Amino acid sequence: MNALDVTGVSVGRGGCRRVDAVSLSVARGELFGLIGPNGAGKTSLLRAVAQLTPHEGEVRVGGAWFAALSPAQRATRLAYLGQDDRAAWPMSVADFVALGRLPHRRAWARGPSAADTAAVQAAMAAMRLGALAGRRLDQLSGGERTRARLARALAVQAPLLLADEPIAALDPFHQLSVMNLLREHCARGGSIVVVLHDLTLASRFCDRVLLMHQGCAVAAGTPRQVLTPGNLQRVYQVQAMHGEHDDQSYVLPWQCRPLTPSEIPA
Ligand SMILES: Nc1ncnc2c1ncn2[C@@H]1O[C@H](COP(=O)(O)OP(=O)(O)OP(=O)(O)O)[C@@H](O)[C@H]1O
Repeated sequence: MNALDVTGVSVGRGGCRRVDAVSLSVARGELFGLIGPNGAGKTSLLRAVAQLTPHEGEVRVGGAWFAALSPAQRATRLAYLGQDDRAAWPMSVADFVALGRLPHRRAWARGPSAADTAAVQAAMAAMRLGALAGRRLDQLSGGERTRARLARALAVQAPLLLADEPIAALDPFHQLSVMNLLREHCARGGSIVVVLHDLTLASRFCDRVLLMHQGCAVAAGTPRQVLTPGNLQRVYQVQAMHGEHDDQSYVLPWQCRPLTPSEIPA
């Protein structure tokens, strides 16, 4: 059974469709990249999957029709890390990460269970937040806050994680460590859909990617199958270097290559 099945999902109506009949599936243990230029519809698709925006089509998480589950059930099966970074509350990082356990708390419980405490500690350690545990969230740098937000999402320990540009604000060390962490999460059986603009990291770390353009799925498959010179030029209007290092293939966007008028599809 797949971790996620999306069938014919559309967002928006008529000629203003931000997502147009997109289908995809994510296997258990898969790191699935959602890529495409600004405005392609990636966030709209993720929000539809998470039932955060009206949409058409069907979303199944772990085989269950997701819209039919209660919000409490959905919150334990899917963790969503949005782009919105306004969570700058005057609370400690440790307390903020512990919010990820709220979907698991029972009304009669007086405090966190041993499982809650272990999940929060594991998420904090994974994001190397130990030294920041007592710091106030609203006094962190943007990158530190991103790591705290990711730790909160990991603390949910949901089978499926949707992460919208989780590495956008991070320095190279933390970008690589987050991508490694996502891979480790998948190796333990978790499944992740991650929106990435960094094609080099997408090509290196993702099992498969879906390339979106103007609301539509343009290509899906392994990074090597999708990040072809033709797709990169047609969708991103860039030329890239393709190479291999340590037995891994990578794509490095190199220069702009705008479409000429004759190349623009009618
Ligand atoms: N709430 C909304 N109402 C109307 N249009 C919207 C709304 N949110 C986004 N859009 C439009 O839908 C299109 C897709 O936006 P979306 O945020 O899904 O793209 P994206 O691929 O995530 O882009 P980016 O890489 O810039 O984050 C854009 O043209 C955007 O302007």
